[in-house]
Parts: sequence; C-alpha cells; structure tokens
Amino acid sequence: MATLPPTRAMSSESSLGGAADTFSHVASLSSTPPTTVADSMSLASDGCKNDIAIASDPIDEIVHDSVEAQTTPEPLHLDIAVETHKVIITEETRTEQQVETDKETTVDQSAEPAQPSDFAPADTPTDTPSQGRSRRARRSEPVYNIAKLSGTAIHGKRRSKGDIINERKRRTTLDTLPTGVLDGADTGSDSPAQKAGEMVQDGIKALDMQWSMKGLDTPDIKNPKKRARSPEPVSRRISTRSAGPADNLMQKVSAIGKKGKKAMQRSLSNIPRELRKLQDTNEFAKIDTKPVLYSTWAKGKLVGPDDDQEPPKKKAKTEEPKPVPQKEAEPTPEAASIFKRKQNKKWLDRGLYSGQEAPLDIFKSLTPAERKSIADFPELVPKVGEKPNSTLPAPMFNGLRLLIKGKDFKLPFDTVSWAVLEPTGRKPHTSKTISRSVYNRAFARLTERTKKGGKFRVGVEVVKTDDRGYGIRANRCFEPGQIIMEYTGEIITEEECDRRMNEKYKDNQWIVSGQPRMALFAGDRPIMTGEELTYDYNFDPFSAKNVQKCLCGSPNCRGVLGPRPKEVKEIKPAKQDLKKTVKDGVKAGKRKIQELIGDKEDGNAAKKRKIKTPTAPSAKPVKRTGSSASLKAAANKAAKVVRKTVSTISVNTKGGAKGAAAPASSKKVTTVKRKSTVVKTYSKGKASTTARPSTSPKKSAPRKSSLTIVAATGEENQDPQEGVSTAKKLALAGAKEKSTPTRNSPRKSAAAGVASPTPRKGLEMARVSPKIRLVQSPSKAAA
Ligand SMILES: C[S@@+](CC[C@H](N)C(=O)[O-])C[C@H]1O[C@@H](n2cnc3c(N)ncnc32)[C@H](O)[C@@H]1O
Repeated sequence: MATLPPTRAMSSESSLGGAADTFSHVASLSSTPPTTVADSMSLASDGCKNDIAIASDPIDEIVHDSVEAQTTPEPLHLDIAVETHKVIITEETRTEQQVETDKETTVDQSAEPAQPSDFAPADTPTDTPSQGRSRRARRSEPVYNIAKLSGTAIHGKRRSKGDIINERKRRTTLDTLPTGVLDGADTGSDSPAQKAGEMVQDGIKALDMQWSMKGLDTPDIKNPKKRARSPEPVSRRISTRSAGPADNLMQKVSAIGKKGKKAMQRSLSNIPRELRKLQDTNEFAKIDTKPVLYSTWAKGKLVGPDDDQEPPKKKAKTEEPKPVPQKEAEPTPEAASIFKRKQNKKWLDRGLYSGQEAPLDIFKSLTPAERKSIADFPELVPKVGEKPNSTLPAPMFNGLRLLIKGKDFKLPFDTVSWAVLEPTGRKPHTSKTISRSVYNRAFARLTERTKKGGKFRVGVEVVKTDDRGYGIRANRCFEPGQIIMEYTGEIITEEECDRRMNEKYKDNQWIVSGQPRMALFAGDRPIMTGEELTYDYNFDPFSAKNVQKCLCGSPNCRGVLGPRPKEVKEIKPAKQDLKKTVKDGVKAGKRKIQELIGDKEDGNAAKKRKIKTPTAPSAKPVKRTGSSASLKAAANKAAKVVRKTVSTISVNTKGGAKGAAAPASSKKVTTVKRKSTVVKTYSKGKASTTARPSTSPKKSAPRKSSLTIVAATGEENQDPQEGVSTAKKLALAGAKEKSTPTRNSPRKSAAAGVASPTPRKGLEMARVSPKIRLVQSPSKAAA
C-alpha cells in the first residue's frame, strides 16, 4: 500500500471500510481517463465545479490524510470534516461502491504496474504523518478541470452511476457538515475545510437563514472509530423521505429562524384550509400507499384492475375482448343477453309529434260545433284506407281543430305560401289542407313535362302584344289548377322590395336564393291554346302618381295595375247614395229617351262599355252618366259626345244626392250643348271645378254635387298633356274610342285603354248613341 501512488492508495483505502464512502465517485474515473493525476482528482472531486482548486485539494488531502488516519489518528482535525461530504451515502451504496472500488483497484493493479507518481513518491512511507506531502507543495501544483477545459462543463451536473452529484453535495451541505469545522474553531485560516465552512456560512447568509451549524446533528467527527462502528444514520435519510410534508415543514420551521418561520407560515397560509387539514396525509405528500385501481367498462363488461386487460382503446373495433380471468365472476346470462341484444332506438323521423298514430275517431275530441262545421270540409275527414299525411302532418291533437277553424298555424318547416302560389291572389280555405307534397308533385310534374323541351311541353310562348309589351300565350291546353310554368327568381318581401327600389344597385345584381318557389297555375277555368295568359299583379303602386292603367280587358279588371287607388276608400260612406243617384239618373234618362225618341228598342240600352281612361297620372277615371239632358242632346245631335263626370272624391253626400236628383227630375238636368264643358278635376281628394265655355253654364254651375257633365265631341280632341282638364283627356279617350269598335271585343277595348269594367265601368248608352257614355270615376268604383 505504501508503494502505491495516491490514486492507488485512494483505491486501496476504500477497502478500509471507514473511509470507503469518500470515494464513491471513483467509478467516474473509469469513463474518462485522466491525463494526469491531478486531472483524475479533479474529475473524482465532489467539489464545486466552479472552484476546482478548492474542491480537488481537500479530497486529495482527505485521501491522503484518511490513509494517515488509519495509522495515526492525530491529524484528523481538518480532513475528516471534508470527508463528511459523503456521510449520507447509504450503507448499501457504500458497500456496493466499496466492492466496485475494490474490484477496480484489483483490476488496475493487475493491469497496470504501479507507477511512481509525481506527487507521491513511492518510497515515501505512508504510515508516517510527518512524511506526507506538503500541502503547500500540492497547492502549487497545477490543477486542471477537464470538464472546463473540454468545454463540457456547461452541460450540467455530471452523473456517476446514476447518482446526482449535486444532490449529494446539497445534502451534505445542509445536513452533515460538522459544526466544529464550519465554525472554523480548529481549522487553519487557509485550510480547505475552513474554506468549505466559509462557503456554507456564506450560503446560509445568502439564504438569510438563522442557522447555527452548531445545533445540527452531526456525526462524531472526533471519534472516527465510533463513527465507523455506528455507521451513518440510515434511518435519518429514510425518515426524511418517508415523513410527511408536515413533519418536514415543522422540522424546518423549527430549524430555521424567525424570518424563515414567518416565511414558512406565510407559505402555509397560502394553502387552502382544506388542504392544510390534509397536510399530514399521504395524499398530500403524494405518497401512494394504496395504488389507484382503475376499472372501466369495456364491451359491456366491467373490467377491473385485476383483469389482465388494458383499458379499451378508442375505436378499437376489431380488437376482440380479452378472456375474462377465471377469478372474475361470470356474468349472469341475463346480463349477458342485455349487452348482446342489439338496441334499436326508435328515432323520431319527422316533426315533434310525428311517429304517433292519429286518433281513430277524429270526432271524439271535437265539440258539437266543430263536428257540425267539419261537414263543410269533407276533405278533412280521413277516408277509409287513406294514408295519413306524413309529409306535412298537421299538429297532432289540435291540427284538425285548426283546420276546421281555418286558423293559421306555423309548420315546423318552411313551405310555399298559398298567397304566392294562388294566381288570383285569393287564398282558398282549402289551402291549409293541401300539403307541401302537392306542391312538390306539381313542380315535379312540371319538370317532367318540360325537361324534353318543345313548345307543347313547355306550354307557353312569348308573344308581342299590341299595347302591353311582351306577354305569353298558351301553346297547349291547361286543366283548371294545372301548373303552367314556374316563376323563377328571388322572392322577396315587400320591405325588401322597397329597400331595393330605394337603393341603387350599381351592377344590378341581386342574389337569388331561390328558396321558395313560385309558379303560375291555371285558374278555375281551363285555358285554351292560343289564349294570352294574364294574371293579377295586384301590387301596390310605388307612387300614387304612377298608377298604371291596366289593359287586360278582363271583365273584372280594376282598371289599374295594382289595387284600387286608396282615395277611393275614403269616400265609402257616400257609396250607396251615389249609386242610387246614378241609377236614378240613368233610369230617368232612359225614360226621357223613350219619351223623346220613342225608340222601343232602347229599353235595354244601358250597357257597360269600357272606355279608355286617361293615361296621365293625375287623370282619374271618370264616369259619364247619361242624363236626360245629354240624352236629349244626343237625340237631337247624334254626332255629339256628351260626357258627364261624377266625382266621388269631392262628393258631398248631400250635394251629390242633390246633384244626382237633378237629372232625375229630368227638366233640371243640365243640358250640355255642344262644345260646352264643365270640367271637374280631382286632385288628392279635392275637387275643383273649371267652367269652360258652355252653352248653359248656369245649368251646371249650381250643381254642387260631384256630377259633372262633360260634353265632348270628336272634334274636341285636345292634347291631354296640355293639362287643361281631365275631361279633355277623357274626351280624347272617347274620341279615340270612337274609331274603335270595342263592344264586341273586350280585349281590344282593353287595348284601347278600357281600364275599368265592373261597377265603375262605363255605362254605354249605346242605343241612344254610341258616343254617349257614362263613366264613373275610380271613387265610384270603390263605392
Ligand atoms: C312583368 S312586365 C311584363 C312584361 C312586359 N309586358 C314587357 O314587355 O316587358 C309588367 C309590365 O307589363 C306591362 N303590362 C302587363 N300587363 C299589362 C296590362 N294588363 N295593362 C297594361 N300594361 C301591362 C306593364 O308595363 C307592366 O309594368
């Protein structure tokens, strides 16, 4: 042993037992062979990497001195303090390391012959302390840190056999440094142990901990034998680890000073109260005394932790369930059958109440009144063998009642409004009973019919009309209610329409969603081939001034495109009186004509005749009523046209009645002579009368009624745009009409401008004179 260099001596020292743990890091030497002994010492050093000189020297000396200590217990005062760096190494570890070290030593000894060291002369007896190497001499030796030199120091802590060196060092620093050494009582001012002690003290100061190294429980360093006999308190380490955090904390709190205690208490107070109560539990310390057992359901079976089965993976459909271990109870056959049985969930396929059977006796829930009224709706009574409407089921239990009452109800899905689909705009009471499937069928048939193309299949063609631009006419016959064509395009609300009309679209591109569909259906009567197809727009005019005259020629035409002018509604109270007045006047006129002319054939002369209404926006349709005076004039001068306008807007009911009574009294009827005109114009509900040169102005002037006689002849055509009077326009219309045989051709008449058939249609006194017409203004029409 004496011949060994320090390294060897170190290795061999390890076999001595007491100091063996000092060299637990020897194993690291095998991985990186040192270039010099100093290097090897630095590698083997536990010391701080930042201060190799300090760390390596003491170890070296420890080795040296511990060897000396075996023989001479005298100079232990310095070295053992550093030796205690290793005191926490467990007994087992120490033993293992010792064995390894011994082995290594043996190998080394066998592999390498003992080489004289530069630092420890081979001939120096080791058992003589006085012959040990000088510390000063050693300190003068250059010491290299390979890790630093090679640049690997930055890679962190080195490990030795899985042991974290830093951890060991930390433990050593905190727990096991001897008081005497750290106090520096018996160390030299420049000894490594003293430096180590200073370092620890500095660390404590830096941590601001009020520790006293004296109070720490340290091994008896002054009696190495005793220490050797009673090895390191293994239990201390164990107890540190196994103790709960509360114990640890309390120990530390008691160990630290006032400040530390406060800090600890502060940190403790941050823990919720519930957790604080659990501080002494294993769960809090995260110690698993009982492992958590997971049990899962897999393929209908509860898989316990004892089962040799992994939890089922997601979507592991192909994976067969592993066989259940014998120890687990077999599931009962009933339970197994439950899991095996295919579960057929009954899904609702439509609507909230779908899937339920309709009551067999639909009358059962109805009141007597409802039962009575259902007789009016035979279509609501389900027929025997008829399938219930599953496509558009009425609300269950209450649907029939709603249908009977004709109340609207909201379907769970959007459907086409009848108001849109109905060509006439009329909403049939059967609409609610017609399901969406009807529409679907209609559209399906239309698609079927038209997909091959061809005039007949398409069914309509575009034609140019005389006066209404382009229109369409039928290329085939259509049955009543049959779908004719689809009206494609975007269907928008009135508000949206207004918005768009008010807004200027630069590119005029409107998005067509096309969700609802709209089609044209034949009306109540069939359509013959070649017939022009018309329908009622019935939209509100965008402006009262832009009311368009309708030229459809239909007998029930309102005269304008869209609803009747609103002003008409305002004069509703005068409706009956005015009607009566007009009728009386007509009757009186007839009688007078018969008297004067004696024409027996004219008894049924009062016929409706359409005349062209004024085209100017301000022009209102007027009605000419034939008075006895005008008839007389007509009789006398057959070539003259007499028009009599009746204003219902300005009608003062009394005045109107009075005025109407005038022609009835025959004699006082205004006699309109040729070219004499009294014009009454209407504007915004107010009437103004303009007297024009007339042969008998006084006859018309006194009349305060709305009845105005307008006499015009064919020669009296004037430009309506001159705007002198509406009457002139009417005259113009009449003049135009004069040349148009309208009686036998209502459509032609329409083309000529006949706008208002029905109540306000012109009443033509054809027998008296084809040029005498009674024209009623729109207000009358409303009446
Ligand atoms: C949707 S468009 C129909 C196509 C239009 N005829 C064309 O040639 O462009 C509607 C317009 O046709 C004209 N129109 C259609 N039916 C009419 C009628 N019965 N009387 C007068 N004008 C009519 C009106 O000018 C109306 O604004």
